[in-house]
Amino acid sequence: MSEGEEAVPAKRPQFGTRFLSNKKNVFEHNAWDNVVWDETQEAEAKAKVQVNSEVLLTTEEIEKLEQEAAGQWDAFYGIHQNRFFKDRNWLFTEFPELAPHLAHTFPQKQNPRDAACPPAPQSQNTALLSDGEVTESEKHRNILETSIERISPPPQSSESSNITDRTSLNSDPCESIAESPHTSQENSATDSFPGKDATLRILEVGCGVGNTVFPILKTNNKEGLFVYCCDFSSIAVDIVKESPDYDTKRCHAFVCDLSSEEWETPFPKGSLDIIVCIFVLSALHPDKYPQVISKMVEYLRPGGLILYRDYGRYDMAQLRFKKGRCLADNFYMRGDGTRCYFITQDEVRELMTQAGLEEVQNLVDRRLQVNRGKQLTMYRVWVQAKYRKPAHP
Ligand SMILES: C[S@@+](CC[C@H](N)C(=O)[O-])C[C@H]1O[C@@H](n2cnc3c(N)ncnc32)[C@H](O)[C@@H]1O
Repeated sequence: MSEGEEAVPAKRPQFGTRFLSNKKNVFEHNAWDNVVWDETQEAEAKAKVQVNSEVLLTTEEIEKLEQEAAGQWDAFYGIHQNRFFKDRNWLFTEFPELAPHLAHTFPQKQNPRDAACPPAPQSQNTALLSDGEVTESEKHRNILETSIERISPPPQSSESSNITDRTSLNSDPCESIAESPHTSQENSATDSFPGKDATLRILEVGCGVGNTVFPILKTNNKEGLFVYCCDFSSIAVDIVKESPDYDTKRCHAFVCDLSSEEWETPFPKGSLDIIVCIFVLSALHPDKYPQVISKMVEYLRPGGLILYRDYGRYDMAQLRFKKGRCLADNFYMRGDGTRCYFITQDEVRELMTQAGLEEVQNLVDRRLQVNRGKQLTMYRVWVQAKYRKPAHP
């Protein structure tokens, strides 16, 4: 690609539009969007969770897991290197804010109320499994928990969507991000820092080996972009830095434990436009969430955004845990010693708004994945959200 040319991504097919209206057709496609759960399915999920939460790990075991959390992830990346997670190429469909100038090239469902700037997506947020991004991890983790079970699909309601999108009329994410008013606290930082001259500063927290960071750098090739990323696994951060795609003129990776009271960062407080938090909070003890979110808020500039996606309550992965793996309500230990919390929309809303953020989007994404060869069905649940730091405190 010659200089000045934009990295216009190949158009992804539109997702979120494949609805199962007749359950007899379930094996006709690999996945169905916005699947509606009926009361029986919900009750069965609750019952499974009740059973797998009956036996809790001991306080000592729970404490040990907390102490060894970074070590477990180091061990994980020591084994898998960068071969485990796939690049999250769906990012721009879900979060066009990451490359605002290209937003028009990604399939977005047009919200009739929104005009010029592409709206936050409502129900196309289901490209994930088509990328196989979580599938790989779960092949490893969940197969350890149990073998795949057959679940008969529930009767489908005629409603096409169970997703709640609270994108508000006057809270267009593109608007706030396009004009990046880097001000106040940031200007008071006298020292130079990597990315100081950038016009769009993005931090990914819990970046792993860069499956989110590198797609951002590849897709958004605007000059003003600078991407920071951190993880508490130093092995993961080293892998990011050793990648041929790691360019210190555009990117800076560093080690940071999100649950620590102070973060050591290469940028000042109040300087970030966007913080990406994807499948990360779930790895921490839920008691830590308020502290982590308030830290993120400190580093965002006024008007800056948190982009969030994580495992939702009663996701297949939660239902598959066996007894004896539970640390606390909806919080489990995987076979490799890493942990996973399954959150609800309301919990996300409560946490983010308590931290003083404004809701831009908060939706639950239910998807039915199908293994046609083995005639298996798998119900996935994710929560996706966008929250903004008020422009005027
Ligand atoms: C499921 S991976 C997701 C990686 C990445 N966000 C992505 O989308 O590919 C979760 C990551 O969170 C990191 N992590 C977990 N707890 C953390 C903490 N307290 N501080 C920093 N990173 C943490 C892990 O090391 C791991 O890399």
